[in-house]
Amino acid sequence: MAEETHIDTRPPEGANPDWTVPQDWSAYSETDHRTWDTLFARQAKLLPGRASQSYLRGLDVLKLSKPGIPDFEELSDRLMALTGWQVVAVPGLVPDDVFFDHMANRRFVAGNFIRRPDQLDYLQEPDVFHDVFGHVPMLADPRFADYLEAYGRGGLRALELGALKQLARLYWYTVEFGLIDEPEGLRIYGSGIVSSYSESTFALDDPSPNRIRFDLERVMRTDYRIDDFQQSYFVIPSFDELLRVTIETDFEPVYERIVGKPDIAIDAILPEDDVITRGTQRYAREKAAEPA
Ligand SMILES: C[C@H](O)[C@H](O)[C@H]1CNc2nc(N)[nH]c(=O)c2N1
Ligand SMILES: N[C@@H](Cc1ccccc1)C(=O)O
Ligand SMILES: [Fe+2]
Repeated sequence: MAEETHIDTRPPEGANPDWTVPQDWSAYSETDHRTWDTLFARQAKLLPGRASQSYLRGLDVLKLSKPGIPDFEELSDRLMALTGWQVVAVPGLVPDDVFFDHMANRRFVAGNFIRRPDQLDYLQEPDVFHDVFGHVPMLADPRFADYLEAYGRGGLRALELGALKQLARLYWYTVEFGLIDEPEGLRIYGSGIVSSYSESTFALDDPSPNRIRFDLERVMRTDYRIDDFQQSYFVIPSFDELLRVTIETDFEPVYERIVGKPDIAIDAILPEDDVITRGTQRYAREKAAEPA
Protein backbone atom coordinates (compact mmCIF):
# COMPACT_ATOMS: atom_id res chain seq x y z
CA MET A 1 0.00 0.00 0.00
CA ALA A 2 1.47 3.40 -0.79
CA GLU A 3 0.27 6.37 1.29
CA GLU A 4 1.55 9.80 2.11
CA THR A 5 3.90 8.95 4.91
CA HIS A 6 4.90 11.24 7.73
CA ILE A 7 7.24 9.10 9.79
CA ASP A 8 10.04 10.31 11.98
CA THR A 9 13.37 9.03 10.74
CA ARG A 10 14.40 6.92 13.74
CA PRO A 11 13.44 3.22 13.74
CA PRO A 12 11.13 2.16 16.59
CA GLU A 13 12.40 0.42 19.72
CA GLY A 14 13.81 -3.03 18.94
CA ALA A 15 13.93 -2.46 15.17
CA ASN A 16 17.13 -2.60 13.12
CA PRO A 17 18.52 0.60 11.54
CA ASP A 18 16.82 -0.48 8.29
CA TRP A 19 13.53 -0.70 10.22
CA THR A 20 13.34 -4.49 9.90
CA VAL A 21 12.21 -6.56 12.89
CA PRO A 22 12.01 -10.31 13.45
CA GLN A 23 8.66 -11.61 12.15
CA ASP A 24 8.40 -13.62 15.35
CA TRP A 25 6.08 -16.13 13.73
CA SER A 26 5.54 -18.09 16.95
CA ALA A 27 4.01 -14.98 18.57
CA TYR A 28 0.94 -15.04 16.30
CA SER A 29 -2.22 -16.10 18.11
CA GLU A 30 -4.78 -18.62 16.86
CA THR A 31 -7.05 -15.64 16.19
CA ASP A 32 -4.34 -14.09 14.00
CA HIS A 33 -3.99 -17.28 11.94
CA ARG A 34 -7.75 -17.66 11.64
CA THR A 35 -8.06 -14.06 10.50
CA TRP A 36 -5.56 -14.79 7.73
CA ASP A 37 -7.49 -17.96 6.78
CA THR A 38 -10.81 -16.09 6.70
CA LEU A 39 -9.41 -13.35 4.48
CA PHE A 40 -7.61 -15.87 2.26
CA ALA A 41 -10.70 -18.07 1.78
CA ARG A 42 -12.84 -15.08 0.79
CA GLN A 43 -10.36 -13.90 -1.83
CA ALA A 44 -9.53 -17.39 -3.09
CA LYS A 45 -13.22 -17.84 -3.98
CA LEU A 46 -13.47 -14.49 -5.69
CA LEU A 47 -10.21 -14.12 -7.63
CA PRO A 48 -10.18 -16.91 -10.24
CA GLY A 49 -11.43 -15.17 -13.39
CA ARG A 50 -10.76 -11.77 -11.81
CA ALA A 51 -7.08 -11.72 -10.91
CA SER A 52 -4.40 -11.75 -13.61
CA GLN A 53 -2.88 -15.08 -14.64
CA SER A 54 0.43 -13.88 -13.27
CA TYR A 55 -1.02 -13.18 -9.82
CA LEU A 56 -2.78 -16.56 -9.62
CA ARG A 57 0.38 -18.36 -10.74
CA GLY A 58 2.36 -16.56 -8.01
CA LEU A 59 -0.18 -17.58 -5.37
CA ASP A 60 0.27 -21.17 -6.51
CA VAL A 61 4.05 -21.45 -6.85
CA LEU A 62 4.56 -19.77 -3.47
CA LYS A 63 2.16 -22.25 -1.82
CA LEU A 64 0.31 -19.44 -0.08
CA SER A 65 -2.83 -21.54 0.28
CA LYS A 66 -1.21 -23.27 3.25
CA PRO A 67 -3.29 -22.44 6.35
CA GLY A 68 -2.13 -19.69 8.71
CA ILE A 69 0.06 -16.63 8.35
CA PRO A 70 3.07 -17.52 6.17
CA ASP A 71 6.50 -17.78 7.73
CA PHE A 72 8.60 -15.13 5.94
CA GLU A 73 11.72 -17.32 6.01
CA GLU A 74 10.02 -20.22 4.22
CA LEU A 75 8.32 -17.80 1.84
CA SER A 76 11.61 -16.01 1.13
CA ASP A 77 13.40 -19.28 0.38
CA ARG A 78 10.84 -20.04 -2.35
CA LEU A 79 10.74 -16.49 -3.66
CA MET A 80 14.55 -16.12 -3.68
CA ALA A 81 14.86 -19.24 -5.84
CA LEU A 82 12.35 -17.81 -8.35
CA THR A 83 13.26 -14.12 -8.70
CA GLY A 84 15.85 -13.23 -6.06
CA TRP A 85 13.36 -11.38 -3.85
CA GLN A 86 12.88 -11.88 -0.14
CA VAL A 87 10.20 -10.74 2.32
CA VAL A 88 11.38 -8.83 5.39
CA ALA A 89 9.23 -7.90 8.40
CA VAL A 90 8.64 -4.30 9.45
CA PRO A 91 6.38 -3.03 12.24
CA GLY A 92 4.48 -0.57 10.01
CA LEU A 93 5.05 2.23 7.49
CA VAL A 94 8.72 3.03 6.99
CA PRO A 95 10.29 6.27 5.69
CA ASP A 96 10.32 6.69 1.90
CA ASP A 97 14.09 6.33 1.48
CA VAL A 98 14.10 3.15 3.61
CA PHE A 99 11.19 1.75 1.60
CA PHE A 100 12.89 2.43 -1.72
CA ASP A 101 16.27 1.13 -0.60
CA HIS A 102 14.80 -2.23 0.42
CA MET A 103 12.94 -2.43 -2.88
CA ALA A 104 16.04 -1.55 -4.87
CA ASN A 105 17.73 -4.53 -3.20
CA ARG A 106 14.86 -6.96 -3.84
CA ARG A 107 13.71 -6.93 -0.24
CA PHE A 108 9.92 -6.52 0.05
CA VAL A 109 8.92 -4.94 3.38
CA ALA A 110 5.85 -6.59 4.86
CA GLY A 111 3.96 -5.65 7.99
CA ASN A 112 4.41 -8.34 10.64
CA PHE A 113 1.00 -7.65 12.22
CA ILE A 114 -2.47 -8.66 11.06
CA ARG A 115 -5.73 -6.72 11.33
CA ARG A 116 -8.23 -7.55 14.08
CA PRO A 117 -11.34 -9.66 13.30
CA ASP A 118 -13.47 -6.49 13.48
CA GLN A 119 -11.27 -4.80 10.85
CA LEU A 120 -11.70 -7.42 8.12
CA ASP A 121 -12.75 -4.90 5.50
CA TYR A 122 -10.70 -1.88 6.16
CA LEU A 123 -7.46 -0.88 7.69
CA GLN A 124 -5.26 2.18 7.43
CA GLU A 125 -1.78 0.63 7.45
CA PRO A 126 -0.60 -2.29 5.30
CA ASP A 127 -0.80 -5.44 7.41
CA VAL A 128 0.64 -8.86 6.60
CA PHE A 129 -2.45 -9.80 4.59
CA HIS A 130 -2.27 -6.75 2.35
CA ASP A 131 1.49 -7.03 1.91
CA VAL A 132 1.95 -10.79 1.58
CA PHE A 133 -1.35 -11.87 -0.02
CA GLY A 134 -1.63 -8.66 -2.05
CA HIS A 135 1.93 -7.93 -3.17
CA VAL A 136 4.13 -11.01 -2.84
CA PRO A 137 2.54 -13.30 -5.50
CA MET A 138 3.40 -10.73 -8.17
CA LEU A 139 7.05 -10.89 -7.10
CA ALA A 140 7.19 -14.45 -8.45
CA ASP A 141 6.69 -13.02 -11.96
CA PRO A 142 10.17 -12.22 -13.35
CA ARG A 143 8.97 -9.12 -15.22
CA PHE A 144 7.17 -7.70 -12.21
CA ALA A 145 10.14 -8.61 -10.02
CA ASP A 146 12.29 -6.49 -12.35
CA TYR A 147 9.70 -3.70 -12.34
CA LEU A 148 9.64 -3.39 -8.56
CA GLU A 149 13.42 -3.39 -8.23
CA ALA A 150 13.60 -0.67 -10.87
CA TYR A 151 10.82 1.15 -9.04
CA GLY A 152 12.92 1.11 -5.86
CA ARG A 153 15.86 2.62 -7.72
CA GLY A 154 13.54 5.10 -9.37
CA GLY A 155 12.19 6.04 -5.96
CA LEU A 156 15.62 6.92 -4.61
CA ARG A 157 16.18 8.97 -7.80
CA ALA A 158 12.77 10.65 -7.49
CA LEU A 159 13.66 11.70 -3.93
CA GLU A 160 16.81 13.35 -5.35
CA LEU A 161 14.76 15.07 -8.06
CA GLY A 162 11.93 16.14 -5.74
CA ALA A 163 9.45 14.10 -7.76
CA LEU A 164 8.20 11.67 -5.12
CA LYS A 165 4.56 12.70 -5.58
CA GLN A 166 4.62 11.87 -9.29
CA LEU A 167 6.38 8.55 -8.77
CA ALA A 168 4.05 7.58 -5.90
CA ARG A 169 1.14 7.99 -8.33
CA LEU A 170 2.76 5.54 -10.74
CA TYR A 171 3.01 3.04 -7.86
CA TRP A 172 -0.56 3.70 -6.81
CA TYR A 173 -2.09 3.20 -10.26
CA THR A 174 -0.01 0.14 -11.10
CA VAL A 175 1.34 -1.82 -8.10
CA GLU A 176 -1.61 -0.97 -5.85
CA PHE A 177 -4.62 -0.46 -8.14
CA GLY A 178 -3.54 -1.61 -11.59
CA LEU A 179 -5.71 -3.50 -14.08
CA ILE A 180 -4.38 -5.45 -17.06
CA ASP A 181 -6.05 -6.25 -20.39
CA GLU A 182 -5.74 -10.04 -20.85
CA PRO A 183 -7.11 -12.10 -23.77
CA GLU A 184 -10.01 -13.26 -21.56
CA GLY A 185 -10.80 -9.68 -20.48
CA LEU A 186 -9.84 -7.09 -17.86
CA ARG A 187 -8.02 -8.58 -14.89
CA ILE A 188 -6.71 -7.27 -11.55
CA TYR A 189 -3.03 -7.22 -10.63
CA GLY A 190 -3.02 -4.28 -8.15
CA SER A 191 -2.44 -5.40 -4.57
CA GLY A 192 -4.83 -2.90 -3.02
CA ILE A 193 -7.64 -4.44 -5.10
CA VAL A 194 -6.61 -8.09 -4.89
CA SER A 195 -6.48 -7.95 -1.09
CA SER A 196 -9.87 -6.25 -0.82
CA TYR A 197 -13.07 -8.28 -0.93
CA SER A 198 -15.34 -5.47 -2.10
CA GLU A 199 -12.92 -3.67 -4.39
CA SER A 200 -12.12 -6.92 -6.24
CA THR A 201 -15.67 -6.77 -7.55
CA PHE A 202 -16.03 -3.00 -7.81
CA ALA A 203 -12.85 -2.47 -9.84
CA LEU A 204 -13.93 -4.82 -12.64
CA ASP A 205 -17.73 -4.83 -12.64
CA ASP A 206 -19.05 -1.55 -11.27
CA PRO A 207 -20.11 1.11 -13.84
CA SER A 208 -19.07 3.84 -11.40
CA PRO A 209 -15.28 4.20 -11.91
CA ASN A 210 -13.43 5.26 -15.05
CA ARG A 211 -11.22 2.63 -16.71
CA ILE A 212 -8.59 4.30 -18.89
CA ARG A 213 -5.69 2.81 -20.84
CA PHE A 214 -2.37 3.40 -19.07
CA ASP A 215 -0.32 6.45 -20.09
CA LEU A 216 2.77 7.28 -18.02
CA GLU A 217 2.42 11.07 -17.92
CA ARG A 218 -1.35 10.89 -17.42
CA VAL A 219 -0.88 8.64 -14.38
CA MET A 220 1.90 10.80 -12.93
CA ARG A 221 -0.39 13.84 -13.04
CA THR A 222 -3.48 12.12 -11.63
CA ASP A 223 -4.42 12.43 -7.99
CA TYR A 224 -5.64 9.40 -6.05
CA ARG A 225 -7.58 8.63 -2.90
CA ILE A 226 -6.35 6.55 -0.01
CA ASP A 227 -9.64 6.32 1.89
CA ASP A 228 -12.07 4.64 -0.47
CA PHE A 229 -12.49 2.87 -3.81
CA GLN A 230 -10.58 4.47 -6.68
CA GLN A 231 -12.60 6.63 -9.06
CA SER A 232 -10.29 5.87 -11.97
CA TYR A 233 -8.37 2.70 -12.80
CA PHE A 234 -5.61 2.49 -15.41
CA VAL A 235 -5.26 -0.55 -17.66
CA ILE A 236 -1.94 -1.84 -19.00
CA PRO A 237 -1.78 -4.04 -22.12
CA SER A 238 0.89 -6.32 -20.61
CA PHE A 239 3.63 -6.45 -17.99
CA ASP A 240 6.20 -6.36 -20.80
CA GLU A 241 4.75 -3.05 -21.95
CA LEU A 242 4.71 -1.66 -18.37
CA LEU A 243 8.39 -2.60 -18.06
CA ARG A 244 9.26 -1.12 -21.48
CA VAL A 245 7.59 2.20 -20.75
CA THR A 246 8.96 2.61 -17.22
CA ILE A 247 12.38 1.01 -17.22
CA GLU A 248 13.40 2.28 -20.66
CA THR A 249 12.13 5.84 -20.20
CA ASP A 250 14.30 8.36 -18.40
CA PHE A 251 11.82 9.99 -16.03
CA GLU A 252 13.77 13.20 -15.47
CA PRO A 253 12.51 14.88 -18.67
CA VAL A 254 9.02 13.55 -17.86
CA TYR A 255 9.14 15.08 -14.38
CA GLU A 256 10.33 18.37 -15.91
CA ARG A 257 7.58 18.33 -18.56
CA ILE A 258 4.79 17.92 -16.01
CA VAL A 259 6.10 20.08 -13.19
CA GLY A 260 4.26 23.14 -14.54
CA LYS A 261 1.10 21.32 -15.53
CA PRO A 262 -1.87 21.12 -13.15
CA ASP A 263 -2.81 17.86 -11.41
CA ILE A 264 -5.63 15.88 -13.00
CA ALA A 265 -8.68 15.24 -10.84
CA ILE A 266 -9.30 11.68 -9.66
CA ASP A 267 -12.53 11.33 -11.69
CA ALA A 268 -11.51 13.35 -14.77
CA ILE A 269 -11.61 12.05 -18.34
CA LEU A 270 -9.46 14.02 -20.80
CA PRO A 271 -10.04 14.30 -24.57
CA GLU A 272 -6.78 12.44 -25.23
CA ASP A 273 -7.68 9.55 -22.90
CA ASP A 274 -8.17 6.11 -24.45
CA VAL A 275 -11.30 5.30 -22.45
CA ILE A 276 -12.51 1.77 -21.76
CA THR A 277 -15.23 2.73 -19.24
CA ARG A 278 -16.60 6.24 -18.90
CA GLY A 279 -17.63 5.88 -15.25
CA THR A 280 -20.91 7.19 -13.81
CA GLN A 281 -19.08 8.11 -10.54
CA ARG A 282 -22.32 7.11 -8.85
CA TYR A 283 -20.58 5.30 -5.97
CA ALA A 284 -18.42 8.32 -5.08
CA ARG A 285 -21.35 10.73 -5.47
CA GLU A 286 -23.60 8.68 -3.20
CA LYS A 287 -20.80 8.21 -0.67
CA ALA A 288 -20.19 11.97 -0.60
CA ALA A 289 -23.90 12.58 -0.08
CA GLU A 290 -24.09 10.21 2.90
CA PRO A 291 -24.63 11.94 6.24
CA ALA A 292 -21.25 12.27 7.99
C1 LIG B 1 6.21 5.61 -1.99
C2 LIG B 1 5.82 5.96 -0.61
O1 LIG B 1 6.89 6.30 0.10
C3 LIG B 1 5.02 4.86 0.02
O2 LIG B 1 3.95 5.49 0.65
C4 LIG B 1 5.71 3.91 1.00
C5 LIG B 1 6.08 4.57 2.30
N1 LIG B 1 6.41 3.61 3.32
C6 LIG B 1 5.90 2.35 3.31
N2 LIG B 1 6.17 1.49 4.34
C7 LIG B 1 5.65 0.25 4.32
N3 LIG B 1 5.93 -0.59 5.31
N4 LIG B 1 4.85 -0.18 3.31
C8 LIG B 1 4.55 0.63 2.28
O3 LIG B 1 3.82 0.24 1.35
C9 LIG B 1 5.07 1.94 2.25
N5 LIG B 1 4.79 2.80 1.20
N1 LIG C 1 12.90 5.03 -15.48
C1 LIG C 1 12.71 5.60 -14.14
C2 LIG C 1 13.01 4.55 -13.06
C3 LIG C 1 11.80 3.67 -12.83
C4 LIG C 1 11.73 2.39 -13.41
C5 LIG C 1 10.62 1.57 -13.23
C6 LIG C 1 9.55 2.03 -12.43
C7 LIG C 1 9.61 3.31 -11.87
C8 LIG C 1 10.73 4.12 -12.06
C9 LIG C 1 13.63 6.83 -13.89
O1 LIG C 1 14.29 7.21 -14.80
O2 LIG C 1 13.63 7.38 -12.80
FE1 LIG D 1 0.61 -2.02 -0.72
